Amino acid sequence: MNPDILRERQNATFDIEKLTNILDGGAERTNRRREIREVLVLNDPDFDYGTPTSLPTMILKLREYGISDPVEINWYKSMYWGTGREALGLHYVMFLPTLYTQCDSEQFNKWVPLIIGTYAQTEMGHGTHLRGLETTATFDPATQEFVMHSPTVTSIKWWPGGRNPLFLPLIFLSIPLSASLFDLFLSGFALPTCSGIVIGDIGPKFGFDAVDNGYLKLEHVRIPRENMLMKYAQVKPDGSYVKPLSSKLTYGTMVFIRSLIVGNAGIVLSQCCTIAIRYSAVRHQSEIRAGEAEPQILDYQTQQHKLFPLLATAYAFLFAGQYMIDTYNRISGDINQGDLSEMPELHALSAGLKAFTTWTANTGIEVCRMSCGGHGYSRSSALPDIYVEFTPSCTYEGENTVMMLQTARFLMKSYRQVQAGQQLSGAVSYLNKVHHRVMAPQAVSSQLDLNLNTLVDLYEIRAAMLVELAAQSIQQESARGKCQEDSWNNSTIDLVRASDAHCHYMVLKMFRDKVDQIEDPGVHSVMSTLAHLYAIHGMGNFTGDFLQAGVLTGAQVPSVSKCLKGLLAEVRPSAVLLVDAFDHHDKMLNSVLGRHDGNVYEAMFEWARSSPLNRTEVHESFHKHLKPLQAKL
Ligand SMILES: CCCCCCC/C=C/C(=O)SCCNC(=O)CCNC(=O)[C@H](O)C(C)(C)COP(=O)(O)OP(=O)(O)OC[C@H]1O[C@@H](n2cnc3c(N)ncnc32)[C@H](O)[C@@H]1OP(=O)(O)O
Ligand SMILES: Cc1cc2nc3c(=O)[nH]c(=O)nc-3n(C[C@H](O)[C@H](O)[C@H](O)COP(=O)(O)OP(=O)(O)OC[C@H]3O[C@@H](n4cnc5c(N)ncnc54)[C@H](O)[C@@H]3O)c2cc1C
Repeated sequence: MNPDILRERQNATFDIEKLTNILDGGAERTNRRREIREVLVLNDPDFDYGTPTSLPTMILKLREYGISDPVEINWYKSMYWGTGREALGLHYVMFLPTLYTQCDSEQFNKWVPLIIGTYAQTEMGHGTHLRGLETTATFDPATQEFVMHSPTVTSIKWWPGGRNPLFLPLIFLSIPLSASLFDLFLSGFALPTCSGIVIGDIGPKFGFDAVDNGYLKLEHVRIPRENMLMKYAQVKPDGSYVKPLSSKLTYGTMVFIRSLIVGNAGIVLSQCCTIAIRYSAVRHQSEIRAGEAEPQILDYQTQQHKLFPLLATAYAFLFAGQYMIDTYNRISGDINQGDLSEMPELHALSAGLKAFTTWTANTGIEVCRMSCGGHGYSRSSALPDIYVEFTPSCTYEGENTVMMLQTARFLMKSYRQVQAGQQLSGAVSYLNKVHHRVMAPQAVSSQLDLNLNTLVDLYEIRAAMLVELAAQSIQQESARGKCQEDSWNNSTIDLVRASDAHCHYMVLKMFRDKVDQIEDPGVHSVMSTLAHLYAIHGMGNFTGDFLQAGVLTGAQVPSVSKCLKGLLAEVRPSAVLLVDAFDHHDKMLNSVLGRHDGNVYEAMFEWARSSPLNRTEVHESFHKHLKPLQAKL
């Protein structure tokens, strides 16, 4: 083991295993995760880690091992595929959940065990604006069929992931907005057997290469009436349409995925922090004091300033992800029982946190890569691949700006309710104080009050102020004679800013609530330090907001920076231990820089030597191209 990394692991001030257990949701969950990883994947004789064997093998293995719990399937898949995306991802995270939530019982029993499918909602002309989708589904009572049709070039379904050329059961969204399971069994490669179907691949993308995203054009293709997913809405044999309790129930799968993405952003950021912080512990470069040995780059304050707030953010997002999934499960359970009362809040929270966490993680991955210098740019670091695979999450499942505006819609509605004298509950209850002017800035002492509860209060006041400013912008636009829609559009910068601040407050509050639940003194102490770092770093980035909210004075601004520096120094001794607690296996990280043993250089040389380009002393291209050319000169 590299001596630096060995030294970093001595004198731990907290029990790493207990922190890992907290991240997993308990010691039993940690043990089960490791059992799946060590026994069912890494030590499975059928499994050749270098090249995951095949999708069918993985599916058969999941059945062989009786793994059906979604979290355990995800553990198995993440070990099986490492940091890469796998082609069946869409089947598991969108196609199946849609069948689970939108099929009636007969359809569920008929389809769920049997098929693998994709999710074809987006069209060439519309991805965000679902009410603008053009694909039609026209019911023909004479034949009890829907006639599916792509009337325009912009209505061609574009992007369905996992468009396997062999068969293509897919969930289809069409007008009237309903989800109908559309079975397409295609023989050969993309040569449909049934007429009226044109499918293909949309071509090379920025990344996401394990998933073949396709296109699908339909020319009056008929599918049985029974293929409409009929849990919430039905078309009866006589053609009469039974409306759902809410038209938004069809959007349920997207809310589910957005809820998943919050925790996924934390996982990805934790992977990158593991790589960058372990590497920074073994990399020596330049000098701090002339004539002395080159220091570990982790001892540079700027390196700590790049990485430690991201480390705190990774923990914050992992806890936010736990909260989000718990909230999704609770509210979707109520929805299943016909209680839709909290559906708007679930939508607003999942939309906002999806945007907030993916934007932050997306930037954070690049900071981790650049903090590793040239070796961070090497594919051996895994950081370029992680970035390429993660960055579309800012676009898919709801483009981030649009998602932030959905949250803003809920915040404005809530603000108007408070103005009308209503008492709010839930995530926006802090807006009650705005109406009663309880939100007056706290008497801020000359020194920054570092109590975590106080910091949460300051973020609450900041969010409330920005919600009020956005509402006032809309009111001012209306007062200038603008219609409601233009008043909204002319305030969307303020609205996104208010949503961002609301999400920032929510994430810090969840982090503080999780820290409060930690009983082990050592773990509580180090997590409390990280939560403080997350809060103070945010105050440093958005100082203007806190000044504008009157909760920070100009005289206090220097103490924000001073406090930040102190917290960075406080985290330094535990940094490697804090990434060890994420418990990412080397084979899953697949990063020469992030190895648990820290033996980076030897591994990097081996990695380079294994390149096909180095299979011979002189590359064949010399003999094939250069040598003949030289002979002619
Ligand atoms: C973990 C890894 C996952 C990897 C997956 C990778 C593969 C990617 C797959 C995809 O990308 S699949 C396609 C994803 N596409 C989208 O997410 C589309 C985004 N667009 C929308 O969701 C909607 O168009 C919209 C932006 C929400 C707007 O919808 P609509 O125009 O119908 O509503 P509005 O007029 O804006 O609002 C009316 C009303 O409805 C409420 N509402 C909107 N959506 C929901 C919802 N999902 N649940 C509950 N309520 C919703 C909205 O708040 C308004 O309410 P009021 O304000 O009127 O009370
Ligand atoms: C890797 C990847 C995989 C995908 N997989 C699938 C899949 O399997 N199935 C599927 O159905 N789809 C899939 N998609 C499509 C994805 O869901 C859409 O790309 C996404 O919903 C964004 O919609 P759009 O492309 O129409 O962007 P647009 O909405 O056209 O966005 C373009 C710009 O317009 C802005 N904009 C749009 N509306 C508003 C508004 N109301 N207010 C302010 N600004 C606005 C956006 O902020 C953005 O800056 C995938 C996409 C990617 C990148």
